Order: sequence, then structure tokens, then C-alpha cells
Amino acid sequence: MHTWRGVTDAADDFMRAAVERPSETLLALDFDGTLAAIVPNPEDSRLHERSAEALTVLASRLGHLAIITGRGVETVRRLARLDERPALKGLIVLGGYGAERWEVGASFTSQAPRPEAIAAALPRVEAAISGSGFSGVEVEDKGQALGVHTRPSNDPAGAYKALLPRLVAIAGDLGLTLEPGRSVLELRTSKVTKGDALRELIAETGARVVAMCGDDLGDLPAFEVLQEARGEGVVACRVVSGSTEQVAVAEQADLLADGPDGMADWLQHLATRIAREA
Ligand SMILES: O=P(O)(O)OC[C@H]1O[C@H](O[C@H]2O[C@H](CO)[C@@H](O)[C@H](O)[C@H]2O)[C@H](O)[C@@H](O)[C@@H]1O
Repeated sequence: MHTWRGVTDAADDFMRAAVERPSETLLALDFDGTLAAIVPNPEDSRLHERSAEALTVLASRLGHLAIITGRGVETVRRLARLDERPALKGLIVLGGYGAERWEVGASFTSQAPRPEAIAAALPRVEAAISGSGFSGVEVEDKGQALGVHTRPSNDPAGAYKALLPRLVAIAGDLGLTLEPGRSVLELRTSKVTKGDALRELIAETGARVVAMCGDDLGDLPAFEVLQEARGEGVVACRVVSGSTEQVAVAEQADLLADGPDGMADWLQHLATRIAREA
């Protein structure tokens, strides 16, 4: 039984073009919910091992491979154990929605100082959580951003709804961006989106065959950039790691996978097809 399916012709068009022109192909992937299963504690996220196997093949065959994530670069590097996967050398990691960059195999990463607005937001966010009356809500302090996670709460949807206006107010006061996601509300200083990150990557690499794989609202700007690129003759495919939590994202899919397991199956299929044709 297939755990992924093409929704539009763009799915087959991408597969054909990637197999025929791998050096012109850019495969960009989100981390949580796409390459990693969703888990209650963000520290427990792991790169899906079958996706890691497929990426190992694809890294040596495709022109360009990238992870574009809301996590910090150092966090993805650690959680995905990227330093222990030398075969992924050259994989570009764009963290903080594109605000940070690192490549597997590179020795140096720069870490910007903690923004004052994030430091100022933390006690206000904690007070908002206490005042909301919901227990179990956790703050993920990402240094450059704060993630307020309602998944561990006794009422994730209720806590999310109650906290949203309070965090919007804090973001407004401190000039921060509020990024909504799957049971997470994130405050960050940067206004850069995954769309900006993908647009720059396409320009930098000159890729003519591009897929972006994602599962959450933060991936939608990158899907919009694929539509723009399509207008410029790029073979573009929006791959969605589907979930019942973000049905609006699935509505954008050219190819729809059953969550991270389905994504791993599709990546393995892509890797097998490309390796066979090489
Ligand atoms: O752009 P991504 O790589 O998808 O990162 C987006 C956010 O993902 C993480 O939160 C999500 O995954 C957690 C672990 O599975 C889950 O507990 C949470 O409910 C999800 O929203 C991460 O913790 C955030 O910092 C990222 O911004």
C-alpha cells in the first residue's frame, strides 16, 4: 500500500525531471513533522532513519540538498546527528526560518547574540502562561526565539486559543514576529520566512528542478515561492507531510505523504529511481 500519492501532475513531472537532470535538482525539506516524527518533547525529535538512508543516496546524486527549519542550526545539527553522517557532506541547513546557515562538513558556525527583545519577552511569556490557567505548557528557549508549546498541556487546543492573543500582544509590544505552528506559538526577531530562504537558495544554486517538503504553516511561504518559480519555467513540486493537525497545508500539495513515515517511503522511492538511472 502506498503511503504517498501524487495529487497534481507536478508530482510526476518532478520525479521525471529529477531522474533525468539530478544535477539541476534542489530538494529542500523541513525538519519537524517531515523528516522527524512529531513528539511531545521537542528535545526528543530524531531524523527518521529511513529518510536519513535516502538522503545519504540523494546527497551524492542531486545537485543540491537542504533542510529549511524553524529550529536553530545547532539544534538540528545535534538532534539529527549530522556530524555523524559524513555522507551528507554539503547538505545545507537553513535554521531560524532562514536566518542561520551551516553546511554538513563545515567546521564553523556563527551564533548571533541573544536579541534583547527575546530576553525581555521571556518573563512576560511565562507570566502569560501562568495567567492562562492551563497547566503543562512548555517554553522552548531557542536563544534567538521562544517556542510556546501547548502539546504537553492538559488541553492543547484550549491553551493555544487562550495564549494566542496574549502572545500577539507581547510580540506587538516588543516588535517580534509571531509564528504559529502545530501546537506551538513562536516569538522571533527575524522577519525572514522559509519563502525568502528558498528563493535565495534557488537563485544561488540555479536549480531548475525544485521540491520543497513541509507539514506546517511556516512552510506555506516556501510553497508560494515554488509557484513563482514555476512561472519562470522551473519544475516545482510542493510535497506535504500530511497530518490531521494542519489540513490547510495538505490542500496545497502536489504530492501528499502520510506523515514522516510516508515521507521516508517517498524519499526512498526517489533515491532508488535516481540511483537506478545514474
Ligand atoms: O520548521 P520545522 O523544522 O518544522 O520546525 C518547526 C517547529 O518544530 C518544533 O515543534 C514541532 O515539533 C515538536 C517535536 O516533534 C512538537 O512537540 C511541536 O508540537 C511541533 O510544533 C520545534 O520545537 C519548534 O521550535 C520549531 O519552530
